[in-house]
Amino acid sequence: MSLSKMTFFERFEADILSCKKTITIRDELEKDYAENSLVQASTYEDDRWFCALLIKSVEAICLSQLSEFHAEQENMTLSELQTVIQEIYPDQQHLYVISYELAR
Ligand SMILES: CC(=O)Nc1ccn([C@H]2C[C@H](O)[C@@H](CO)O2)c(=O)n1
Repeated sequence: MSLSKMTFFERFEADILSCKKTITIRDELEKDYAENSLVQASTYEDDRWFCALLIKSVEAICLSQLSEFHAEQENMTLSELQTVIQEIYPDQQHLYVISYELAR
């Protein structure tokens, strides 16, 4: 059974709603999203729903493969993205890039 809910830190909500942030990078525990499925997005802090997302792809990635392209899709610099990933997933080398579109 694939996941149907995803939480985001509140500070990313505006970027998601304005389509500036179109991927998220998660660990093994949060990789089971089915392509073309609708997922309800809410804030991590207070579990407030803010949109539905259409999952486009889920792809495994090694930390060393993080690129400027990923950063652009996160609306960050590569350095900012590496810092965020290191803070959320310290010592994890294998993660998953989840691409999505805002469902209208
Ligand atoms: C609970 C939890 O881990 N929630 C997360 C994890 C990641 N994000 C954001 C941060 C970055 O923009 C990307 C890459 O991980 O996804 C998040 O908002 N909430």
